[in-house]
Amino acid sequence: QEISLKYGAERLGKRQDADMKRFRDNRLGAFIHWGLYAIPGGEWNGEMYGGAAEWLKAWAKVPADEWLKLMEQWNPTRFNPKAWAKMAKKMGVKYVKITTKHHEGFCLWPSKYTQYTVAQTPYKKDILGEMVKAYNDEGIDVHFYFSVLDWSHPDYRYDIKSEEDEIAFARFLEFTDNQLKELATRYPTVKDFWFDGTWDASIKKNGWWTAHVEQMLKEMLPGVTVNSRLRADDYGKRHFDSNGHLMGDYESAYERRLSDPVKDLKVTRWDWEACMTVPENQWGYHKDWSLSYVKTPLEVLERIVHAVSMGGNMVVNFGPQPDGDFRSEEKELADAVGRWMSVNGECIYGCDYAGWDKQAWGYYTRKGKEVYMVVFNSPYSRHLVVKTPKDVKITKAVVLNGKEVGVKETARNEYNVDMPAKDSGAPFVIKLQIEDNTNAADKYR
Ligand SMILES: C[C@@H]1N[C@@H](c2cn(-c3ccccc3)nn2)[C@H](O)[C@@H]1O
Repeated sequence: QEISLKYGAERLGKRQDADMKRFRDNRLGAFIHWGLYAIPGGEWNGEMYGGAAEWLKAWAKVPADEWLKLMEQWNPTRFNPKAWAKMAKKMGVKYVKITTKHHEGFCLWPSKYTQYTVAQTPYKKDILGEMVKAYNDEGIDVHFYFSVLDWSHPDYRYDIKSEEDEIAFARFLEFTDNQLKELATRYPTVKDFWFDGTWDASIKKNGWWTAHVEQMLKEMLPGVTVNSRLRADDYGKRHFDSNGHLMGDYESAYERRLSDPVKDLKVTRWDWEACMTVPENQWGYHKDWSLSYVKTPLEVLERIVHAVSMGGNMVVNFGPQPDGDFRSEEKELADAVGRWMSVNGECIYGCDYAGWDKQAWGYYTRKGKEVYMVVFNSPYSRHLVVKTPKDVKITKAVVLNGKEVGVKETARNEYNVDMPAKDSGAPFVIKLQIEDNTNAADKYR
């Protein structure tokens, strides 16, 4: 029995309009975490902090006014938005999520509602506007990351414990509304708002406001998507409302983690987007990547495929240097992923969960009547075991960018698919043509 909610999910089930289909079919995105935190890069007063670089203000306990003095040094002389967009294009990402404002409160656009923006730095220009144009000119969609939590604003409250808190936080919510309207007005090609910094009690006690923000943005920008992390319902329940229904347009809880493709398939029932860092936990630029494990391009690739195989998107993070260039590891990563995508991208873009039992050799993705086998672990047997659902037969198997391979039925709904003759030394993709008679059976039952 469902309870009545004023600020719960606005819709049941997946959105099927063209804008959401585009969001879903894009599948692969990049995050850009760029802000004042890039300047110290994890080091403060000669001490190196291993925690996330964009949280250095917190780790080093730096007062807001001292932290914001970093604005005097913000002058990315090597920032070249066209080069950034070309790098994203070559990587094969279809969208880029940009931190318009992170928890520190520094805005990459010349906001009228605060003094802590690029306009008040030596750089002066509208960095966000330059990025939006450059990415859009390359046919790449732009999504906005926006942190509700704002360490620079005197009216922010972690909780509401007094009348004074109420009044201050009401001012803060109005300030936030104004900034969001400003972003939607100045950059109308934005396709998505990805909210962060919404875990505090103050927001959970104002679920109405989160519903209002979703509604406001959708009225201003018809078709825009909004992540579940923005949302809290009448009772402060986040992401999924008190009736268990997903709020926003896609679940955004998979930050640096993914659900198990054998044991936890629930996410295949709704839209979701994961995001990941290349080091263990660095979103903003950190000077010293030796402090934690750094994923190889293959490990990044596997996470991208893992997400798509379960019906989700993956956003790979980049933390640009304070000078506006990227570190070599990130340039090499973009290049490696791009090379693989240029050959195998059809198993990612527009693909979804196949609904077949996962096998040890890798992951399935599906697009209509085509099922892709994305092989990360080639077996010594040189046979790739495939178990198909009842009434589904495999009629053909072709290696992407390669030749047809043999398929042998070994039992009911079980096949051995041959390995490609030549070993490319990298994960490869086999495209299966299938005969799916599932609904036919239903017809005669
Ligand atoms: C997308 C990522 N989300 C931000 C974040 C939030 N948190 C966090 C960690 C513990 C409790 C509450 C929030 N850790 N990182 C990171 O700074 C980055 O922006």
